[in-house]
Amino acid sequence: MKDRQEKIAQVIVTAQQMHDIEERIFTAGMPVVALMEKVAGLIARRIQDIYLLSCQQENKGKASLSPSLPPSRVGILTGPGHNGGDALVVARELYFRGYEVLIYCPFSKLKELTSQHLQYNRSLGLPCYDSIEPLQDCDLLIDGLFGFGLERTLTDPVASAINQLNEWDKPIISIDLPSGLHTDTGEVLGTAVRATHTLCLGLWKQGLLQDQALDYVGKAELIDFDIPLADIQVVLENSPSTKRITKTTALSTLPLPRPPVTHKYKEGHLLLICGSRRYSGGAILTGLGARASGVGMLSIAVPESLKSIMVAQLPEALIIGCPETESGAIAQLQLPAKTDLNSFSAIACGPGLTRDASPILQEVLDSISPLLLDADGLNILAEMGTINTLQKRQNSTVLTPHTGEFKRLFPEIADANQHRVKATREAAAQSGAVVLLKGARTVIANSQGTVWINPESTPALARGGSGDVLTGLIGGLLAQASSKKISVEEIVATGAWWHSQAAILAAQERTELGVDAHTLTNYLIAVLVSTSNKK
Ligand SMILES: NC(=O)C1=CN([C@@H]2O[C@H](COP(=O)(O)OP(=O)(O)OC[C@H]3O[C@@H](n4cnc5c(N)ncnc54)[C@H](OP(=O)(O)O)[C@@H]3O)[C@@H](O)[C@H]2O)[C@@H](O)CC1
Ligand SMILES: Nc1ncnc2c1ncn2[C@@H]1O[C@H](COP(=O)(O)OP(=O)(O)O)[C@@H](O)[C@H]1O
Ligand SMILES: [K+]
Repeated sequence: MKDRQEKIAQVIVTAQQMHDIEERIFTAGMPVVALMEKVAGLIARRIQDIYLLSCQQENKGKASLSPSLPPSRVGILTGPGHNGGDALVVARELYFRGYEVLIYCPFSKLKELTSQHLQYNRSLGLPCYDSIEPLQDCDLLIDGLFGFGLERTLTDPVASAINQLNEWDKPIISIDLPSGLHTDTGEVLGTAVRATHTLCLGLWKQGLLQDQALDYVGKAELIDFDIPLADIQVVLENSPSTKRITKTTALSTLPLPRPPVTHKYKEGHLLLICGSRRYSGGAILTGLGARASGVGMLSIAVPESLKSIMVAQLPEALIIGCPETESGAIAQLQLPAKTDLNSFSAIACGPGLTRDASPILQEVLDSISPLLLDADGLNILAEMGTINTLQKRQNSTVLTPHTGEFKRLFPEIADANQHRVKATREAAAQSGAVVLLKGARTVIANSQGTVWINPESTPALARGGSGDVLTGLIGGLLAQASSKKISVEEIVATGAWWHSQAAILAAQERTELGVDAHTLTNYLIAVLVSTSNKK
């Protein structure tokens, strides 16, 4: 059972894939009507739980909250397809549980099953309106206007109705997806319902994990309705995989537990190349991120003038002071005797370098160590215009751009904001690198088309220096994994998950305003401790 839950939690589907999976279930003999009844029954129960919980929270402290709350008014927004059918079954069930139910349905042409449910609900005396106003006094709205069948931009009257109800500031539970969102990209098709909760049915729809959808999705959860794993596998096996990072996938990639017999060089030697006189903080934050990764040996190349402050902050690291330009950037790499770039298990290069450090980048690219480029490392690479030469590197390259850096690196890939999965996949295919596109829902792709999405994070991370911490952390993980058979994109995905989870914990304890990048580094280990205590 746990195994099934975990497998389902990792799956992300497009509308077409969900449709194909659904077709297999129906072809195998499951009646459509029975599936709708089952799914909507699960939704109705979950809605009651959420509703009761929120009422209890609202009434906290008030005396004797009756277990059966007085009947409340629930408005059901009904669309023409099976999303509307689900909503109408929910309407009926809530009605029988004692709720007062009002239906809004502005469509005259409904799918047959949906139409039958509407007819029965009417026969029970449930009022049905083609305007939204009568629902204004409802305590709760259930959004069953459109699900994964929506392909066209919404028009009036339903578009105006959605705009109106969004103004009401009522709790809204969306069935499958907030109506109006594109199932694959999360794009708003004209307008969309701003849900407080989304109950995603069966499998996670890709659109719910996109930055542009987040203002609409609210709290999202999956309602598992027992889709056979074999059907999912058959449908997904021929397309590039898109997976959700979960706690299980992340923990399986972490270098924990350590083998009892090991030594510092066996646990990876990471070289960080970062910092400038102008941006010395970036070098410190990258170093602190690397420290939390547990990497066996840490060397940090910085301009000579940063050496003493780096030693003070990171006494365990070997600080390499390099000759610097007039502006205080690294002018050339001057590694200790008997070391060269190829002797490191991994290199991470970029935070705080400034573009004046450009002469060192080619040398770094020519090395045969796994290499992560971030920040000015990426900006210099973009200026060099040699992104295609990454394919020729003898070891893996990881690029970790935010959308601005992404556009500079891949100017011909459009829509990095609107079609993040597609854009990241294209960038990885074009460059041969593993590309991590930063954002509220970070996307990671490899050149074969495998994509990971980080499904949980916090806007607490939206402040300067968070990315530097990530660079050090992933660099440290890459160095530790260099002798192990773990794919680079999985390591990168684990780094993204760890970084976000630390920020979530920090935000819980300190609010979203209390997670400056330095504080974040203190939560990287704390979150692992709290995660393993929860096991
Ligand atoms: N997957 C599963 O296993 C299960 C799925 N289930 C449920 O089914 C849902 C999918 O149902 P669905 O395929 O009927 O599509 P849905 O999203 O209800 O709407 C599409 C309808 O809208 C219409 N339409 C489109 N655009 C429009 C526009 N701009 N303005 C106006 N109309 C527009 C379009 O009609 P058209 O005009 O294109 O002929 C079509 O009729 C899914 O989300 C889940 O809730 C569960 O019951 C059981 C298990
Ligand atoms: N709204 C948000 N929600 C979640 N994570 C975010 C959000 N905004 C930014 N982040 C994360 O914070 C980090 C910011 O990195 P970056 O832009 O490189 O910052 P810097 O260069 O200042 O260190 C990335 O990991 C990104 O995914
Ligand atoms: K919906």
